[in-house]
Amino acid sequence: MSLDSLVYSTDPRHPANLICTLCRQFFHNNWCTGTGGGISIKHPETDNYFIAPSGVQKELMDPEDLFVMDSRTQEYLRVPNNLKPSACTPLFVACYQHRNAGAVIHTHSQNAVICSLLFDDEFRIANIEQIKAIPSGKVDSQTGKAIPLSFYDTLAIPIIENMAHEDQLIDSLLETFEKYPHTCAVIVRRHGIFVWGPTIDKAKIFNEAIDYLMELAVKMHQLGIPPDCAIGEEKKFITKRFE
Ligand SMILES: CSCCC(=O)C(=O)COP(=O)(O)O
Ligand SMILES: [Zn+2]
Repeated sequence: MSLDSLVYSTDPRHPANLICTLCRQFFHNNWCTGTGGGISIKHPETDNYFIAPSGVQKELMDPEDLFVMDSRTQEYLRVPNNLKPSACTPLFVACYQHRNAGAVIHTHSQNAVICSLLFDDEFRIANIEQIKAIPSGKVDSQTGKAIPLSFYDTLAIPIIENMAHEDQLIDSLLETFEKYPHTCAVIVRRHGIFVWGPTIDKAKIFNEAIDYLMELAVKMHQLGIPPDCAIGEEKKFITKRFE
């Protein structure tokens, strides 16, 4: 089966083109290297899921390498020759179905992996300007727009344990959806992170902001400053360390 018209488009914002472009960018951020990580996008008009193949260098993919899944039947509408769909497909589909995601980003960011070693059940960071890029889960009743976290809030991202195979993460992911209904990300210990959003643009912003915050948390930890410490408290930790 091969329906090439589903993946060939001159529009750079077509999901098949965007996945390839962003995977190249993410390779250069060290987020998707050595075949690890990936991106899935739901077509905003057809609702079809665009999914990368498994075990390929994601930065070298072409649109013709992509799988296309019907969101209603979960049957593949397009299967490229000699390729298997990403092992993360059940996790991407869970984000679409249970979180109403429009796109899902999976990276093997070293910042996520280190944070998963520093924190127990959740990654926490507070009172940092970049937190304002992350949604709070609340919606403005007048505008209908998502309300972001405030500078004074604490961002908490759940951490689940890694398993031998990606599809074995599904139960923990579904449990996390129940426990953290407003989270837009889940860290997988010693593995990486999944980040989703209502659109690929939002998911990209959330992923970049969270990665910045995880990198900052690692540096704060190295200085002895708890990343979720209250404003002004950090001085005590720095003084203790250098006195
Ligand atoms: C060395 S990558 C191991 C699998 C993984 O964690 C991943 O993100 C990529 O899986 P895929 O099946 O999409 O290649
Ligand atoms: Zn992975």
